[in-house]
Amino acid sequence: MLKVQDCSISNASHSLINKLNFTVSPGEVLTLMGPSGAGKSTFLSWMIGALSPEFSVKGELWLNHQRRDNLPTERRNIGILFQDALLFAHLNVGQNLAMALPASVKGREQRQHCVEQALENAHLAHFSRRDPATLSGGERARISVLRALLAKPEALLLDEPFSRLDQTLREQFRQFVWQQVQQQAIPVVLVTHDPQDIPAAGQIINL
Ligand SMILES: Nc1ncnc2c1ncn2[C@@H]1O[C@H](COP(=O)(O)OP(=O)(O)OP(=O)(O)O)[C@@H](O)[C@H]1O
Repeated sequence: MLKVQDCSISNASHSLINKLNFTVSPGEVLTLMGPSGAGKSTFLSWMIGALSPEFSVKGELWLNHQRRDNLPTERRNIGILFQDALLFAHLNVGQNLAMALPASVKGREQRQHCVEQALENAHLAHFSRRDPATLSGGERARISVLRALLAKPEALLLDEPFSRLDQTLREQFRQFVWQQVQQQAIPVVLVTHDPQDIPAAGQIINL
């Protein structure tokens, strides 16, 4: 369960977010919409602990009954995915995925097994040894989702992850993401400008 309590964010000149409150259940997707500059990405930065010092903030972030907003980024255990699917260019797909595995998965063989399993579950096993530069945009995007989820985040934030894909790919990729998220049963916060990105069930907040 992800909970944001009375979050307000402002900079020197004006207030961006004013007393935002919501709760997202495991497997549920909350969609944040609003005009450009409303503060959607800034709010996600706060959630992951990467808010620029220009901003002042009030409010609490709770995840699975633990307060997280006072923890450093690496201890919050929140994954984030941007529209630019960033993979390490000097590593192949399998190695990119292995990088994301938590330290609790020990031993080379077990780590390799986890990566292969994830690729197989997503019907992407044939990409394991490919160089990311040789993947299409849609393929790279799917690998990036797998990588974000392999880290076993307790919540996932998506910042316009579909916006660079064409209509057909967009639809396929949305389905892929929602399936993956359902499997891991984690709360998701999605930022988008496109109403078609919003899953059938779930809350919508307009900033
Ligand atoms: N590091 C920063 N320093 C100063 N101002 C910033 C910084 N980051 C963002 N801002 C400002 O904060 C406001 C909110 O930006 P933000 O990117 O959160 O908006 P958004 O709702 O995500 O917009 P979009 O839909 O266009 O992506 C904007 O006016 C932006 O210029």
